[in-house]
Amino acid sequence: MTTINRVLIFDSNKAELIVDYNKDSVDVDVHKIIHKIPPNNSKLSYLYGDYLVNYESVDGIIYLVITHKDFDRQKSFGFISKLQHLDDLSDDSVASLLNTPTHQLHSNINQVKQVMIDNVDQIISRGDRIDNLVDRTNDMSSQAFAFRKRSTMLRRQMWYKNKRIQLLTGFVGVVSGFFTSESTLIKHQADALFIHVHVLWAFIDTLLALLVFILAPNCTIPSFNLNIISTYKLAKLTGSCLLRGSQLRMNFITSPSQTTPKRLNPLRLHTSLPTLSPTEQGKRIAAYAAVDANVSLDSRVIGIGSGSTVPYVIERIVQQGEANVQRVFIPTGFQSKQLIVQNDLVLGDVDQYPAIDVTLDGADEVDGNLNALKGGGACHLREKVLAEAANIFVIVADERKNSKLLGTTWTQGVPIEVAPFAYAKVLQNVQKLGAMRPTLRMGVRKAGPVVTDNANFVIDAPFSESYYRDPKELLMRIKMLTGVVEVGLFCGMAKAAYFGYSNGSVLIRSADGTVCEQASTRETTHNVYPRALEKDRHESRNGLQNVTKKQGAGPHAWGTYDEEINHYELGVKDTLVGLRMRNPHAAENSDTRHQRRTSNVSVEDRDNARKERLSLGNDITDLSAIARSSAAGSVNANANGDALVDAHVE
Ligand SMILES: O=C(CO)[C@H](O)[C@H](O)COP(=O)(O)O
Repeated sequence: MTTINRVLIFDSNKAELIVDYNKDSVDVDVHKIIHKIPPNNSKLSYLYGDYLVNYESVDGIIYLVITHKDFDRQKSFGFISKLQHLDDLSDDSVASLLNTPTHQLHSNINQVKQVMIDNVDQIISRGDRIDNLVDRTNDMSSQAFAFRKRSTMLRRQMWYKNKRIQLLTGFVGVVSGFFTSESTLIKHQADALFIHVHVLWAFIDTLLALLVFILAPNCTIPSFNLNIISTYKLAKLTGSCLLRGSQLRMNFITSPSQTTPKRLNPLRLHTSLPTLSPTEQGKRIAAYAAVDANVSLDSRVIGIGSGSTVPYVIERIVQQGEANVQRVFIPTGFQSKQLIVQNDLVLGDVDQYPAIDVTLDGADEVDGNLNALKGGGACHLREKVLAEAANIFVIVADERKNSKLLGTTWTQGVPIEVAPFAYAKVLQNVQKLGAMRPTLRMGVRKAGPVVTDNANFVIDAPFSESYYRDPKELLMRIKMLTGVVEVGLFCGMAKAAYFGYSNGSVLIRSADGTVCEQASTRETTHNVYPRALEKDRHESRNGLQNVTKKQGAGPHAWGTYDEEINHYELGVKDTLVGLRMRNPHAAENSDTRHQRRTSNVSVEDRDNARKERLSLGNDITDLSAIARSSAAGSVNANANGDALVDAHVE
């Protein structure tokens, strides 16, 4: 508020208002104020509402200046003194005095002065902050500089790293190209194409990286990098192909001319896998023998059981290569489903395929009549459905499961799957039936009972020896209990049980009562690398005789040619056992009951058979040809008199 609002001049001698300038702008009862002013000379300011009434009384003339209450009083009185010098006391002269440029100038200067004072105050109060701002700006610019420097270094480091990865990828690509150049090692043609395209790509990329590395290490170029997914896929494919390649070399009779489906080498069983414990080896060889004998290339719908032996079953099946493309696999539970999916096999379910060609499953114990206790893994409901649905049901286990009487080694009892709400009643009833302290199976690292894949509970009901003498009767009695869903007693279901022994042999019990022992096949170079053997026999690289026995440690035992033939024959003998298992009548010219088989084949027949067999070479795809050629050789082949094959009926 910087203006004078109203100006009055009153002559108290005459009681006359001489000037009342700008009378309407301020509503103040001036007469009331004038009457209060004493008659003597005086000078005072009154506060009247929002207004300040400044007056000076000089010799009966009262000068009043009304301003806003915030207006500077000094200015008002300065203006009053100017009024006193006016010659003409009138509204116009007061107005012109108010509007003189000097007065305006003063007023403007005062305004500017005030603004400057305000600004200076503000600047002083912000002084600190401005200093801070300047400091911070300096900091930021130095940080930005350091950041730019660091990011440049990082970019360079990343670039070098990238180039190193490219070099490595290129190297892997070239190596993979070398190993996978034979399409027999690759599962699908699409994979082969993928690998070859990427090998080429990686190679070009490597060259480019090298060039840039040498010529312009500080510049980055538009990259032909394999992206991360491609690199990963390439590495995975390469890895699996390398792995498959080595497995194939180990397990297949490979031949450039051989077309799919591949035939597993029946002469070769893995008996010396150093990483496996004896029990695991037993499981593996049992699984391999069972697959070899029961999963033919025609088997299209295959049931996969549960337990620790089953992964080896899958392993062997996977080795059958492209035969699996045509197949569908039915799981008995979560574990087997995982195995099927993880091995890229086609998954089905028993409701789609109620007729299964062959089901292979583990067991907790198997008696002399092929009755089995199952359900240690709580999968026995599905296992039984798949066993029943299968044309051939085969049990695969290690030697510990081979028993005369159930309940001997598996003492935790008969696994019984029950409806959850009925478990207490079944526990009572199964006890009444004769079970000794039946228990509800509890989860490990889970509070509460085991819940099966079918959302049921499991009761383990141990019985005394007498009950296991008639497992079928026991099965029927338990099954009759209300609330029981399935019983882990598999009676009269298996066609054969394969027990793998830690010494590398496989004992095969069949439903027809025959018991065969498939002896450990000796691991010879001839079995594993048949073509390498032929090559080495004829081409001595160091001039020494290749038939010299290898001394000291090492995976194979090079033998003399005769020894190799002997080993070969022993392998063929194993094949025969397998064949006989498939067709018990095929080699039944000898009714052997606890007897060593004897030969009625002449020496000449045997030599002819041997020649024929050797002429088959190693690309053995026709088992019947082997069988025909081996009939003679297989009997009496063991010149040392070792009991390698015994067939007897118990
Ligand atoms: O019946 C089973 C699961 O219900 C299994 O086949 C049985 O428990 C054998 O398992 P493993 O081979 O691990 O001993």
